[in-house]
Amino acid sequence: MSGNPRIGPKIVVVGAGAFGTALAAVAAAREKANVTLLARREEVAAECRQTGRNEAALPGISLPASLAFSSDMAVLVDAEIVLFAMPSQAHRDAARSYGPAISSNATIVTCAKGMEQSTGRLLTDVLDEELPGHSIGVLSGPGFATDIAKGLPTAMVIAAPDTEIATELAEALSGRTFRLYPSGDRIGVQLGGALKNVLAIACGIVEGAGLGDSARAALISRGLAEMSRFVVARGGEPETVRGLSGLGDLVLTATSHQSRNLRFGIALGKNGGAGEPGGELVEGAFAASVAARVARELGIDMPITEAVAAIIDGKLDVATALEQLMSRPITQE
Ligand SMILES: NC(=O)C1=CN([C@@H]2O[C@H](COP(=O)(O)OP(=O)(O)OC[C@H]3O[C@@H](n4cnc5c(N)ncnc54)[C@H](OP(=O)(O)O)[C@@H]3O)[C@@H](O)[C@H]2O)C=CC1
Ligand SMILES: O=C(CO)COP(=O)(O)O
Repeated sequence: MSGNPRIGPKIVVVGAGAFGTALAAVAAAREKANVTLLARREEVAAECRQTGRNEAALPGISLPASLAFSSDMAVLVDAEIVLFAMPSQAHRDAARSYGPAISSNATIVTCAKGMEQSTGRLLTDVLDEELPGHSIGVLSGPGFATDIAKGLPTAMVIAAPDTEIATELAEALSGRTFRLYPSGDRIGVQLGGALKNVLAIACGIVEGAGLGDSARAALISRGLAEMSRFVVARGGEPETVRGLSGLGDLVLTATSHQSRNLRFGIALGKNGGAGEPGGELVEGAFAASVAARVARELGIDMPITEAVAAIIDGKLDVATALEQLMSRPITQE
């Protein structure tokens, strides 16, 4: 990708939150790295430069000395790979603000897990619309920012419309502890990431309400069946759902208390279904209503997602949701 063999492709990570900082850190730890973390607030970039840490995003974690920090979008002018690592609902605005500064040759990769709430669109479609002419990829799969930044072994997926580009991206971003698998299925990879968050909230509700580990296992497998139906209806591959960004990420977020979606679900379960996400980002709280709405429009049966959306909207309590799920007609698995 880079014309200069002494340095790697220029990578700019837009969004200096937990995930953006972690991705920038692993990419910068590679040999010949040429990586900049682009924060939208100068105070964040300045703190990272001065202390070598992004304390608000990744407390206690030292970032590689080779990582550059900026809040000036001029760094995008010669970028070859641009990672979008801000929340899903901020993607369109971010594309509009940063787009004019991005080199026309850059490949852009969304690293968020969600869909646009107002339109139901996939984030790659939002970026395709807002940044025409660029190759648009998606990075998703099981990996907590903290684990990645600490150098714990992590495997994720990177999908692009062209598998050659996906392979180039995987080679440019993978490191000794961070392994990316290329894929050609952008739809399946991003829907896996968006829908597992909704199912993680469901597993949290089960945990918070004290419904037991057997119920959690049932939710994971029936949730995976829902995810499969949705992915196939939207044009994705069923194999992707059984891979890292479907099953892999669902198992991680449905069982680890590091997950914000799981923790939000636990709070809902403890309160019988009432509650708002606190100050932290809970992507599944947005994805639940979008997925339920699109599923209804396309005639896809998604009872767990419907129940999570209704609980979050305050239209259903946990006890009634459970009764409804358990009294559905008996069908073949
Ligand atoms: N954390 C994790 O373990 C993982 C997260 N993800 C996904 O990554 C995405 C981001 O999550 P995460 O990093 O955890 O979230 P954080 O809340 O930690 O960070 C979000 C960052 O996005 C920035 N931001 C918001 N809007 C814009 C914008 N318009 N332009 C530029 N930057 C913006 C925020 O800046 P400011 O501080 O100025 O508000 C903040 O730095 C989510 O979709 C999440 O699902 C995926 C895998 C793992
Ligand atoms: O997607 C993640 C890990 O793969 C992070 O999950 P949460 O957003 O639930 O914390």
